[in-house]
Amino acid sequence: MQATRIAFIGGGNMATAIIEGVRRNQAGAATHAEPPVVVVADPTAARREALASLYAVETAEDNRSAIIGADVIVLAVKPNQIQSVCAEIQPVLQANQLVVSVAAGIGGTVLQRWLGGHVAVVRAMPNTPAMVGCGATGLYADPALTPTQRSLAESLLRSVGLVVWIDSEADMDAVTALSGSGPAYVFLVMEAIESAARTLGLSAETARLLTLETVYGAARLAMSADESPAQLRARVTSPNGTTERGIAALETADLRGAFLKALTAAHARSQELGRDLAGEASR
Ligand SMILES: NC(=O)C1=CN([C@@H]2O[C@H](COP(=O)(O)OP(=O)(O)OC[C@H]3O[C@@H](n4cnc5c(N)ncnc54)[C@H](O)[C@@H]3O)[C@@H](O)[C@H]2O)C=CC1
Ligand SMILES: O=C(O)[C@@H]1CCC=N1
Repeated sequence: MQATRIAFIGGGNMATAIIEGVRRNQAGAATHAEPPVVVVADPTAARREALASLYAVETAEDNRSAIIGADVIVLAVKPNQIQSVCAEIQPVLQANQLVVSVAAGIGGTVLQRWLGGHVAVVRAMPNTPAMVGCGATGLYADPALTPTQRSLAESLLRSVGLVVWIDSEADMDAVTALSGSGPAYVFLVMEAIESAARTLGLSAETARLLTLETVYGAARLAMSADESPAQLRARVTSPNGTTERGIAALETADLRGAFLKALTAAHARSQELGRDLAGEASR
């Protein structure tokens, strides 16, 4: 069977995370299936050179030539560049080519229109832990897509982590606020814990190592245990112990309220990006 050919338009942070995840998955694969051929188009020569040397990808300066013969085309440029990229590739796009957009906010119908009525469009909201095979991706597709097209998008993103199909496209803004942006919230929490530990006198190295392992260990335990995070938290929290005091301080500081504000703000920004870039009338 012929290898799947995947063209990335834009070779920045998100494309790199997916490509690294795809290559890791391929290296660990037990089957002898043909590894996908990856081509990346990016106007920045340094990006193209870095990706070619790290991941053995083909590169192109020009978006149109990059998509020739591709089974899947991943639009991985900033949301405000998507329309011009669509206009550029639309004349050479073939009906059987699947377009996967990872852009925040931009709706599937708008993408189809920008691509000259191209039907085979899937919206994906992945995240950067795809790089280590631990991505979390929400996928949305027009009901007109065939099962084969849906499964092609799913298999690409599943090769770099968890995939969840989203039934209502409006929910993609919430997915963006949760798992798209989510790694950044967790990194901020890690920065805050590490910095507080240093204030308490731990060395930089000790604070860093213990923070990393604590977050990793808690996530692994939460994923493997039959209990909810609240139950697992209770197991750490001895009556009148240290954790009880720490948790009380976080509740007093309204950590829950802070996360509600964070996700609500990110959700609103995703909606706003869609409105601003597509135009209110077209949604
Ligand atoms: N960074 C993240 O964690 C996530 C990003 N996304 C989405 O991924 C998309 C890309 O975001 P990042 O990778 O973070 O941005 P980035 O700025 O790191 O990458 C964008 C790349 O596109 C290239 N580019 C610019 N104009 C181009 C053009 N006309 N044709 C081809 N390539 C062009 C740039 O040189 C750059 O390398 C955005 O739409 C964003 O909403 C989605 C989920 C998570
Ligand atoms: O911040 C952003 O707009 C992108 C989309 C989700 C994560 N990063």
